[in-house]
Amino acid sequence: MARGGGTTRETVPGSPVGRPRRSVDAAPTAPTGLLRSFRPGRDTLWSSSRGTLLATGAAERLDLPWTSDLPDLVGERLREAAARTPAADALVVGAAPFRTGAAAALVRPAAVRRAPGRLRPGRPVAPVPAVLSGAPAPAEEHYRESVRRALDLLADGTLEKVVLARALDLRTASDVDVRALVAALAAHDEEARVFAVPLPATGSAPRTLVGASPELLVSLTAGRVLATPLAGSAARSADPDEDAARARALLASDKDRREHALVVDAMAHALGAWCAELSVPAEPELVATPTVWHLATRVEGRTADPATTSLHLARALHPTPAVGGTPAGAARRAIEELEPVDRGFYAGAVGWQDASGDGEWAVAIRCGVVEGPSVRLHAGAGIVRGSDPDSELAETTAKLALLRSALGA
Ligand SMILES: C=C(O[C@H]1C=CC=C(C(=O)O)[C@@H]1O)C(=O)O
Repeated sequence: MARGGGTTRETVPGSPVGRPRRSVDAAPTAPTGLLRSFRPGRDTLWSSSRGTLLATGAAERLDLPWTSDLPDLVGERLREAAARTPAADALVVGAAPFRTGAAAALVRPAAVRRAPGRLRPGRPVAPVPAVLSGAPAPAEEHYRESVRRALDLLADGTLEKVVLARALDLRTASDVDVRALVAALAAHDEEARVFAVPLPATGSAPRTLVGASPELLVSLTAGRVLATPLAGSAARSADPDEDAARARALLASDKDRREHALVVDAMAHALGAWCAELSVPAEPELVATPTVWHLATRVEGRTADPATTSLHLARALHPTPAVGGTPAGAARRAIEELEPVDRGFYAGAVGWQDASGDGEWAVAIRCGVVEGPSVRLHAGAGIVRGSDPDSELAETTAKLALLRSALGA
């Protein structure tokens, strides 16, 4: 499992998405150029503050089960690839589902193009087609009832926290232009990690996971670990005074701080097993997304073993209580029982890893699966003692609003 398989480290800390030290672009491509070249259904696009990446074609599909073996298997394939191809192209990108054991959608692309900086499209590349209808799945009353049932489990001590999600199925007038949706998401949330990942098709139309995640599951850069768990939310307001008041109330909310602390504690525990140093701030801070305020904590560390890869860390952390719950087993069972719609890739992990083991994985939230003229969105909310069914439903509505507004709905 030795990282790099005897090759020298290629990446520069803080450089765009694994850009190799040796490669110097004569005429660097802009992120918008990569978006123009992006072919939905075939290529993968990823954009974060570390850079924008376009992965084209498939040298090898790695749709392996999302088990604890996956990081070692991917690491092996990357080392083999790095020995044969330019190291810069030895990369794995894609997504892993919420359910551990289900198949990931990972690819080692045939070619990789990179651009410094995040995607900031000035204007939409094409209009997104009009949304004709939207159907919640399950019905909103069913979601409220699930929250009530979760509150019973919390009251009898079976659970400390569970995240309950619901879906929204949208129908559009014509096939959704994934490139336009990516551009709209990047314009709506300038801080998020924006992604478009082709998924195995189930019908005749290509399926693509598209989103703008505010939550970094974990990144690894030359031994430096960073995770920014989010949990505890308040809907934004268009009125600046009211918006600021909601942010202050969130920071002071006992219920939200408990909900947040459970995530941070679980992540510190999981990362502690892999890190020689770990720093966990005692107090959360506020993070603003376009539709929701969150409590956030910046967890930083240094790996104990140079053979540790970003996927080892992502797999060890997943599912964090920001998408699962506490205790993890009881939360998983509650989700299976109370959520009628399979999460698929929602609340899984999405990102990339290079041959050195460095990589960046976001929690796959604020996302949807586009398939021709239909889009399935998902959003969840953390339920703890003191949660209120109406407020949790409203929170999921606010979280769904990011994708809805990018779709013009
Ligand atoms: C599960 C989601 O959000 C998570 C991330 C931030 C805040 C959350 C919350 O307050 O419940 C969730 O843990 C989602 O957006 O679908």
